[in-house]
Amino acid sequence: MLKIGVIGCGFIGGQICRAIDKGVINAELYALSDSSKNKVLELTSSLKRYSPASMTIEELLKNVDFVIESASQKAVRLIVPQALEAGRDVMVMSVGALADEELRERLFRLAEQNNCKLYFPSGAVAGIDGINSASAAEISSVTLTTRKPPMGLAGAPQVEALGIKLETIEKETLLFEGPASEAVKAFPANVNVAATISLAGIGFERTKVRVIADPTLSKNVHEITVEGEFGKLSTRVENLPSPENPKTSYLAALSAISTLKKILSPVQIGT
Ligand SMILES: NC(=O)C1=CN([C@@H]2O[C@H](COP(=O)(O)OP(=O)(O)OC[C@H]3O[C@@H](n4cnc5c(N)ncnc54)[C@H](O)[C@@H]3O)[C@@H](O)[C@H]2O)C=CC1
Ligand SMILES: O=C([O-])CC(=O)C(=O)O
Repeated sequence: MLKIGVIGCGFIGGQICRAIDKGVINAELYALSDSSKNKVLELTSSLKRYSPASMTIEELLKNVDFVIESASQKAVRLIVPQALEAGRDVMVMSVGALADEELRERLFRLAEQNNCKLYFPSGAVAGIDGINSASAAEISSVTLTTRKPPMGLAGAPQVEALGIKLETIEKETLLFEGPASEAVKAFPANVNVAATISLAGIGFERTKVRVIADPTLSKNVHEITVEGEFGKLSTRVENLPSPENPKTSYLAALSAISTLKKILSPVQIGT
């Protein structure tokens, strides 16, 4: 059975571990790692079937077959090259890190050289399947518009740079408009989806992103519009935020669980 190691035991990591523990994913939950020991302890104590070992990143990479990064963009830079060098397949959630061209090319090269797979789940958006299909011909434009309740954008560098007090926002406010390459730096914990869309479609410079704080919302809303030789595609998801981490939508964790199920299944549905 595939031995899984999870790095980052917050909302997404926790949901993945519980899915493995319940048998929704047919794999062995072998090891956990987190910069906070408490997060590992809390998660382990919520499990019924598995008692994964708490390991340092280096120990975990030595001992598992498959690594899940559900930590942060900084963690991607540190962990993913080492994981690929150790010959491990890796699923990456903090996809925004791949806006760095040097890192992106390095990771793709390491995956090829070491015969490993890198997986980027669809995350909190719908439509990655359609963008993948559309990219087999010309795509002329891709736009992502993300709307979140103001406090779901707390701590973002762009909010600090603008000097905005999120709790005082009374109407829909545009906080960012620009290429995905800049969006993922301005909002590292809010628009990783922009990176996944860029990878599937026309890259980080041509993918346009708008981030809006909307005090009337209780959901995280992502709208994608794509135009190309295939025609036009529009998707809109209204995501329930995680109660533990309002920046993250529940669908993002479900997409990670679904990606793992797909990897382990002999039947593959969708692009
Ligand atoms: N691809 C997508 O569509 C989405 C991606 N994300 C991203 O996925 C990642 C996980 O999201 P959540 O579970 O909601 O976050 P979270 O904040 O609930 O959990 C992250 C955990 O990782 C740990 N951590 C952070 N840096 C670490 C490091 N260098 N080494 C080890 N542990 C570390 C933290 O202590 C925390 O327990 C975040 O980067 C988030 O921005 C979130 C939503 C959607
Ligand atoms: O979960 C979401 O709504 C999207 C998100 O935080 C991200 O892409 O980083």
